[in-house]
Amino acid sequence: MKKNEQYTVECLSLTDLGAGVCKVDGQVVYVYDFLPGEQADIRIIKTYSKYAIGKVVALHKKSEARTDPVCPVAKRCGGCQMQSVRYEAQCGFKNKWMRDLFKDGDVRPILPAKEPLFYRNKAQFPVSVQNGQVEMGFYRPRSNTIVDTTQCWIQSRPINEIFAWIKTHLSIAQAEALRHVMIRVSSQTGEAQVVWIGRENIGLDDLTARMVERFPAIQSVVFNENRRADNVILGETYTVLHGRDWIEERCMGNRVKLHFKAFFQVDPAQMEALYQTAIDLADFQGDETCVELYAGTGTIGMAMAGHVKEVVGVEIVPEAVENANENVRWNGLENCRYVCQDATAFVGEYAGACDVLVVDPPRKGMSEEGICHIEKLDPEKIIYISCNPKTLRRDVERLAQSGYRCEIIQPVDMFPYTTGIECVARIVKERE
Ligand SMILES: C[S@@+](CC[C@H](N)C(=O)[O-])C[C@H]1O[C@@H](n2cnc3c(N)ncnc32)[C@H](O)[C@@H]1O
Repeated sequence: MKKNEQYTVECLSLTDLGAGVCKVDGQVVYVYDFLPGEQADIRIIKTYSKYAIGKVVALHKKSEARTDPVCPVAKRCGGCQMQSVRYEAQCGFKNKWMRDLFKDGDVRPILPAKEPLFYRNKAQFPVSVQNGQVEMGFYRPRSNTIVDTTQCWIQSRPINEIFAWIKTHLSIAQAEALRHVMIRVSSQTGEAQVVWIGRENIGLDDLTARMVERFPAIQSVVFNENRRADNVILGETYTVLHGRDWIEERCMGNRVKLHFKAFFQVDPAQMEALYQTAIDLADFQGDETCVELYAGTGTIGMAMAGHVKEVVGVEIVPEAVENANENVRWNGLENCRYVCQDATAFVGEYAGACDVLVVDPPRKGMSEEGICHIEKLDPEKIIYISCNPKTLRRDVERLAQSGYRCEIIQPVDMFPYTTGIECVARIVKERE
């Protein structure tokens, strides 16, 4: 197979990154925007030793799963990989990927989102200047080129309104000194936050004053200095330009103080479905000590507080831990406390009780060392919340070596129109 050659092929399956799989002379070709059962002429655009990448040049047979993307820049933007797939079919593909990954596991059908568009409560828009114009949007797939846009179909409407205003009011000099603009809006309190991220604050105080006048719901505006050359979005130091460095959120009926550096689930409606599933799978009896690793602002532990004797939570971001302890006070909960520590170090040192362990690590999953320490903690149950089914499977396999069996996996569609899958697993200790 050579670059620019054309073939007529049928798509055999869809990878969990959203690429159609077909074969030419027995060799795998990955083709984006090509769905199982479809037939097309494809052109080879890149070859590697074991596979090639192709592009559809003429689609001859369409899948019933196909629909027209709602977003006009869907084919260029790397934000959504499933814009050409009907929503029910997206859930069908996610169910298949989960069943393929956990072959012998009890994987329940994914909980679909009631509102699969305009759901996200946080966006980090890259900013640049091209041909004398301010560009803001999202990156092309596997690139640092911005696909300029005026709205995003998976961001909430208030985020889109603030984004559109910023885009038309940022000067060239301001845009050149910025790298990202982060916008976060609570769907429950309506409070909004804007974080200017870049090397220099050029007249952002004045722009902020005008923006806040236009959008009174903005309670927090921050300039975050980031002069790094890598991909890390947030820098260390910051100045509050308006209001505070946090906004007020809600989660499962609890008030949540949320610092701009702290994590919060991106789909608020599905977050509640996720947490309720975690509570149901934990099947608490009321007298348990629950240890919560990777706790963020304490949202899960606080939701569980009424079902258990006590919650001890651990989180590495100091601002999030401060929020978590403040949130416990705000909500009058007397049985939760949060400490700032690396989760692996914490489980290595912790000598208290642990009947139920709740973990919600970042995409890379738990550390191997952390999993080894779990054997010493000896919880009856582990409720593992994961935004990366592949690392969940790896960790489930590691936990099996310490006598834990994964009983149920419940996927939740937290990221419609993308290939992302969130899930909760109930893992139990096998006692003889
Ligand atoms: C997926 S978020 C979950 C947060 C929270 N459970 C929630 O639902 O909002 C993962 C959290 O783990 C924290 N984290 C990352 N690495 C960590 C580590 N080594 N030790 C403790 N916490 C860590 C992150 O700061 C983040 O708040």
